[in-house]
Amino acid sequence: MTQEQWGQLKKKLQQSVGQSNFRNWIEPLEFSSVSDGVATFHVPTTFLGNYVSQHFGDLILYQMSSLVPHVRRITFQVAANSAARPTRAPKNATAGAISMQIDSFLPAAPLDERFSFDTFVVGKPNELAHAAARRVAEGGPTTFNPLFLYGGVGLGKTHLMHAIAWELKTSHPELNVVYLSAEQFMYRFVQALRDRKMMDFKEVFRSVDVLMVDDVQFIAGKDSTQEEFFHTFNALVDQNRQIVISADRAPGEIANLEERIKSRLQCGLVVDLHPTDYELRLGILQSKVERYRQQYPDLVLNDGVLEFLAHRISTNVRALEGALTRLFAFASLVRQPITHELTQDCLADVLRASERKVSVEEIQRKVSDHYNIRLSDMIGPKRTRCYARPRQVAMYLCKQMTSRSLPEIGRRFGGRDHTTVMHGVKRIEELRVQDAQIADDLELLRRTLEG
Ligand SMILES: Nc1ncnc2c1ncn2[C@@H]1O[C@H](COP(=O)(O)OP(=O)(O)OP(=O)(O)O)[C@@H](O)[C@H]1O
Repeated sequence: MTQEQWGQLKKKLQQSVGQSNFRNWIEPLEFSSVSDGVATFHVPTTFLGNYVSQHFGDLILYQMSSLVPHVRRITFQVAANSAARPTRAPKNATAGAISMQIDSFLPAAPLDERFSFDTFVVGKPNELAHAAARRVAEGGPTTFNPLFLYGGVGLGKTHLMHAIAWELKTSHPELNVVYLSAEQFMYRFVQALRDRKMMDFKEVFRSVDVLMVDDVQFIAGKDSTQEEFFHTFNALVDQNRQIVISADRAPGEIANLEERIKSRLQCGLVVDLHPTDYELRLGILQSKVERYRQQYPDLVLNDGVLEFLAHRISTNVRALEGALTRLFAFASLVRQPITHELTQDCLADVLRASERKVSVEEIQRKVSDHYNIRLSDMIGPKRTRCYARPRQVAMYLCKQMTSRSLPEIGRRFGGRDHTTVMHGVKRIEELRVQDAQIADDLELLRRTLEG
């Protein structure tokens, strides 16, 4: 921050705190420098530093962050021979080499540079969530409020939220975009209560243009945090400010969340990130490899390795990334090409852990229960829709969740041909996009099977 920017900031602060507070507390501050995200001010006395930090620290930091986004903390130092002007406040500490450091809070959490739209790979399971996130990131008039993103662990919710924030910060730097986790929201709230700074808290949160709260399921069962969240939410929606929320499940499924919050959360657009499919996993791996190639330019990656990983590690994207990072690091250490054998050696534990615990029989049983048909009818020859559809769902899940080949799956479905299985799997892939009921059934079944 330059002295000129500090001058601008002082004008803003003057409006916020009033003339008399400004003269007593802000004017005596002398801006020194910003280094590593810490802005340092010289103050004439410890008392003044303490007072400003307690009463105006959040406000200063908050307003400063719109001018200098990387500032995350402010400190007040009583330096020897400080040139800071004396204040009318009591001087109960002498100026000297006393240095104090008081952290103030900034509501926003830092954003991960890697989580941008450029690095987000789009596939069928996440295309709707991605499109909705893109729309919000355009920053135009709010069309749906809130945008509620939900999905299982490691499927890209946080990545998409950060991507929205980055995009908005670049294309609309004037907007005040705040991203934080629900846990941080609670922490700030409790801190404000404790320090009797609720007015600051309310002012800060109610003046944001775009509020993004990650993992909102965290506030379930935390009554006063929910209450405050509800008021913040309403105040922002009433002013047409955009809200983006994420959670690990749909609003209606979050236990111990007040009904009025659930219904508020549902009144915008609710989209889910489906578990990754093979194509998306492969796409993600390929895009990560492109980036790794810069880091490890000499490494040789054999054909088929990525396909193998995309087939075998079908859990969340985080696990997939972890496996790939380990593989590249290992291969570069031992200076060997990444072959199928090396992959199996290096990732033996991951591969064993992801070895399908789900069996074809278990899938067949769960799916017949779900659709209320007999297991014998699922495997048997009947071809009416009420049996054929559950059968195709079961075939699809077997393909997705087990390492069985199409002919093997066919054999376990009453000796059917592999082309029948292939047709069934394709049909469900199409229906999953067109038919919300099928998509929900698949999600529910998958979750039950994964236990
Ligand atoms: N479609 C994708 N393209 C590229 N990377 C992805 C994609 N989906 C997820 N990732 C990566 O997977 C990792 C986990 O994603 P993220 O943290 O966004 O998951 P999450 O849904 O928020 O999970 P959690 O519920 O654990 O918070 C991140 O490194 C992210 O970049």
